[in-house]
Amino acid sequence: MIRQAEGTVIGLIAGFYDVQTEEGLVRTRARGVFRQKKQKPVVGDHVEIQIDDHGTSYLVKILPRVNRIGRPAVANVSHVLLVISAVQPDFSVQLLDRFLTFFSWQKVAVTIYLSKSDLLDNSPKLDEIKASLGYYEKIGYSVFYNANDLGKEIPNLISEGQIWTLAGQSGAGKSTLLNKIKEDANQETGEISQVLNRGKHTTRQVKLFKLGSGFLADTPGFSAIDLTPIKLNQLKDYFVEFNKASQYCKFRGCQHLKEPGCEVKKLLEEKEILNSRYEDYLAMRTEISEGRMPEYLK
Ligand SMILES: Nc1nc2c(ncn2[C@@H]2O[C@H](COP(=O)(O)OP(=O)(O)OP(=O)(O)O)[C@@H](O)[C@H]2O)c(=O)[nH]1
Ligand SMILES: [Zn+2]
Repeated sequence: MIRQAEGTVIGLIAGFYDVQTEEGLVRTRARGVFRQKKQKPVVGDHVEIQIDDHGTSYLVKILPRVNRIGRPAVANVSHVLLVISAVQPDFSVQLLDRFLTFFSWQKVAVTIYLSKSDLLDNSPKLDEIKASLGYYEKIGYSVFYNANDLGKEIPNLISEGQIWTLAGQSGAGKSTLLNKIKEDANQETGEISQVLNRGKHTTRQVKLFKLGSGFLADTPGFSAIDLTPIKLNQLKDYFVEFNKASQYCKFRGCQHLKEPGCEVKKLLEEKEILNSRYEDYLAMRTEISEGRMPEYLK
């Protein structure tokens, strides 16, 4: 008798794939067919497995992926916790816009966390940053300013089967936040699987741990992004507030450049859309049409 099950790959260990199923964690081997097809399961993949009479388990099929992002790669990422620092490195709306555009393109939702605000304490610079972030809240993003609040909330935010991962510039504080979340999770549930907590892995591989009703990747995700594969005339769709306004533009497919009757340009003049957002849109257009990332980001 062969039993079938479905699950999510939560870790790769020396050629084995650990698959979380409804009945528990199953360590599987990939069938040879994958190698022939040049398909390789990655963490986050939804898969079909078969368990034979001897209790040997095989990963037999990768179900369609929504996306595959980061390094190390995670598949089917539904949500990113984006860590942006107030200082060291300095807060930058340009950088924020790059990340938001990239994830919007990849169909990944984003929650923003401002780290290192303690280093600015009551300085006016912090008020400026908070005012900027207020705009992003207005256009629909959740923003957290406090790691404790975020740590408490995050298990409630991760809904059924969702896979979350962290992203942010190098040094922004991703590992620091992740450690804090893991500590809290450990204290609250105490049930982070032993398989996951090996401590000394030889290579830096990503694993998922259970959090809330879904998973969080235990590796800080990526810090550099490339926007050049985005299609130039689709870029506008990934600026959420432009996308919303575009239904009132005179022309369908309006690029919000010099077209008459452009709602985005109107909102920009009325200061409903942030200048820096529009400037970043133009800069990204240049970047995409030239097919290269700006020097300062390399
Ligand atoms: N004061 C203060 N320091 C922080 C905070 N978050 C992180 N740091 C410090 O900032 C430095 C970088 O933090 P990391 O967590 O290693 O940053 P990272 O994003 O994981 O960096 P990479 O691994 O390079 O991608 C460390 O020295 C942290 O202790 C914070 O909220 N406040
Ligand atoms: Zn327009």
